[in-house]
Amino acid sequence: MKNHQPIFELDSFSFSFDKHDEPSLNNVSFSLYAEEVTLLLGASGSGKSTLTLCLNGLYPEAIDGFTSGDLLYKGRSISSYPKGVINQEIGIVFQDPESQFCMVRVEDELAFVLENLSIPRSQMKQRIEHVLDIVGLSQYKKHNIHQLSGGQKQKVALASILLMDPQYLILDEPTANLDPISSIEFIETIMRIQKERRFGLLVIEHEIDDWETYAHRLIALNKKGEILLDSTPKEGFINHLQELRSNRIRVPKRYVNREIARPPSSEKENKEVIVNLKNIQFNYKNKQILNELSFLIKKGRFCAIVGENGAGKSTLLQLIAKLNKPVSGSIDFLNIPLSDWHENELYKKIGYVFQNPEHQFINQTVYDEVCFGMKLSGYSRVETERMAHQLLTDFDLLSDKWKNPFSLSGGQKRRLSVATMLHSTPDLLLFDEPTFGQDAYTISQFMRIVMQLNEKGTTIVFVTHDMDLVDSYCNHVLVMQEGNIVYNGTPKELWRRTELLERARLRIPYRLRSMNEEMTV
Ligand SMILES: Nc1ncnc2c1ncn2[C@@H]1O[C@H](COP(=O)(O)OP(=O)(O)OP(=O)(O)O)[C@@H](O)[C@H]1O
Ligand SMILES: Nc1ncnc2c1ncn2[C@@H]1O[C@H](COP(=O)(O)OP(=O)(O)OP(=O)(O)O)[C@@H](O)[C@H]1O
Repeated sequence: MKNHQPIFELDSFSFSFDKHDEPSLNNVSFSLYAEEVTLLLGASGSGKSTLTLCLNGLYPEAIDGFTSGDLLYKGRSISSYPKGVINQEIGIVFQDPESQFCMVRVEDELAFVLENLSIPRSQMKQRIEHVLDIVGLSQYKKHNIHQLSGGQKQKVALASILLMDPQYLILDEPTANLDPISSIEFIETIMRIQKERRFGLLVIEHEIDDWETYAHRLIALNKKGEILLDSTPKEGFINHLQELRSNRIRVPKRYVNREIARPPSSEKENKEVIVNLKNIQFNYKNKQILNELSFLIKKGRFCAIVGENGAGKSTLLQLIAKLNKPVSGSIDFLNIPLSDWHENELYKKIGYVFQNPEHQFINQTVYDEVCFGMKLSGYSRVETERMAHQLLTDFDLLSDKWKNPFSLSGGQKRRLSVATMLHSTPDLLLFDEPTFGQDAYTISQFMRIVMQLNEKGTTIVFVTHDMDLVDSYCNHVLVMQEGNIVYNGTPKELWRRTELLERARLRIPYRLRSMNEEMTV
């Protein structure tokens, strides 16, 4: 592969957002080739997304950034190309898919991609139907994109790049919001197409287990945005494992076998009920989203809500947090109907973290965002400062404390949105996918803090696609499918229900997969 001319050549390339800032990319030199599949790894905030935005020529112009060194595309400085050429030749799926949509409806968005490629109208319908079929969104063709679930939006973004015929494709955390089976299917589809069309592929992911076997190469960045490693995956994961891990990079679980699994915390059975839902129905316009749901969650539980994309998990969480009202049925919180709770009282007892962290930010700095809830809760200035310092340290955000929350990296935004909810010990904490896009260190910090709160009595309910987290931490799991609860019990029992797992597009955790593999060897 390396006999060919490189597609990209970076020579001592550096990038800073501000002249006075430390560079986000620091003296980086490497080349990327056609047909090659490269994994780009690095802790949250190490500069991975910044690099992708430089590779597609958006930075430095779009944000008045500063560069030094060279970045060449097919032997010429990338800045010398007209934007249209770059956009057609280099396909990119951004970390936040919402930021790349131009149209309102799914089929219009895909038609827009084809129009830019000058594809005749007569071919559009068939091509659009084909890609929607690949990503499993055929029945959402006429839907408003902004009313889709998080995972469905990501699938639209993926469908739009499958329509293109890029010479080089960059995927920034493409599977972060996908349910476990959609994630595997997506990886297999992309790799099949890459083999057919032979484009170069750069993949940024924190969870790389399912990509590893396809990759020819890995490039890792350290926290200073410098190259830490450039090698084959095998060489990197075998000979540089500790270096990667000490730089907070998640490595495939098979290299850290046995260290990851921790049995769920022993169940302190509490008879008191914190949340009780009876016959809940919820519709968007005329479409039924939740169908006659009934279940209860006991105090002190560590409970996960899991299930396929679009099953209704976020919608359910929003109803429990009183951010939406059911059409019929009742929800009691601490034995009082939710409708009788005054919002001020309720939000002292319930913390809620949105799926999209940006929906939560209301302050100008990271520091003010973290302090906001503490001030409302009446903490003294000294106490607020002490707690804010501790949370920013725990979540690796101390050096970013004076930044605007919107200028953080994807993982940093997610951590900030979670940190703002952790200053007190509320009765109930609701998190919508709290760990996606996080590196190894920040996941373990987050789980440590949440475990401590749980031990002090806080009930935890979180939506996740990460079955390893469910396996390691939860003592209660609800599985959703098409607006119904199809399982309500312990994770241990769930892992035995093979047929149900398949139907709900879930996967058993790595711990059990590796045991099964060992048994079949
Ligand atoms: N504002 C809205 N208007 C209309 N339909 C909506 C709206 N928000 C969500 N939906 C639909 O409701 C269904 C459930 O969405 P929800 O976000 O609860 O799913 P989810 O299980 O959290 O999915 P994911 O895992 O992809 O985040 C989906 O089919 C979605 O398209
Ligand atoms: N628009 C911006 N203005 C100022 N600083 C920024 C901006 N965007 C990103 N940064 C900073 O640049 C650094 C690198 O961010 P980047 O988004 O490239 O990280 P990343 O490796 O992709 O992280 P993650 O895994 O969390 O997505 C971070 O410290 C971030 O706070």
